[in-house]
Amino acid sequence: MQTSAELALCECFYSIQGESARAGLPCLFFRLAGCNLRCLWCDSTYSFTGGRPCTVAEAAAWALGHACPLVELTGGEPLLQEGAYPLIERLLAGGKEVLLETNGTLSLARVPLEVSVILDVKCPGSGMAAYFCPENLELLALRKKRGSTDEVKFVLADETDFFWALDFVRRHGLHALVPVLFSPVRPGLEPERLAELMLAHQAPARLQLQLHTLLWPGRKRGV
Ligand SMILES: Nc1nc2[nH]cc(C(=O)O)c2c(=O)[nH]1
Ligand code: SF4
Ligand SMILES: [Mg+2]
Repeated sequence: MQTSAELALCECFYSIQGESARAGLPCLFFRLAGCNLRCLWCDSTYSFTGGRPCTVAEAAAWALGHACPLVELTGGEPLLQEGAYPLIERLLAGGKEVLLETNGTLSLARVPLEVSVILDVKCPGSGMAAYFCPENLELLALRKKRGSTDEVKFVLADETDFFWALDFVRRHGLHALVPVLFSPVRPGLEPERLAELMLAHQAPARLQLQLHTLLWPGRKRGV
């Protein structure tokens, strides 16, 4: 059985941060194995199963032994593993800036304020919109009040998703709270089309193209 001192690690790598407001910065990545969703357009299905066993101490040592100040936990869904919490604590204690990419279905209640959360809100085109944890909207506001630097990301598979996301952002006033990212599924929604829609409807969001897929189009892992 997995204890809090262990992780199931799909991969760890050093790359250019491809998403979020930190896009373009060198970043260390931990991709934790396992996910509770099955998004129709998922680009990391290889993370669903397996993962090599790794202690929190070993994982932290890899990152802390590296000069890069920025570290991201992603998946899969990293918050499914209890070991994510002690790993975060060690990274913060070691002076790293920590990003957490999470799929929005699990509560952020235990995530330290010092972590920058990139919270996904799943749109209908993912097939997973029903699993959003609504408590996270209140927690996002609370975290912001206490000084956090979180972001919210919508991955858009088509124009229906765009209008759904725009309505969600406006209804919950998300744009007044955190940076809002709109990222097109590729292939699916053409970036030019998304840009036109954002301009036409004055979307209070940033267009987000995955930098790593532009830099290394053929590579599925390790970037
Ligand atoms: N370079 C790079 N940047 C990323 N930002 C978020 C990623 C993710 O898979 O969650 C990711 C990734 O897989 N690679
Ligand atoms: S939450 Fe992320 S890893 Fe999980 S199925 Fe969706 S896109 Fe894939
Ligand atoms: Mg991801």
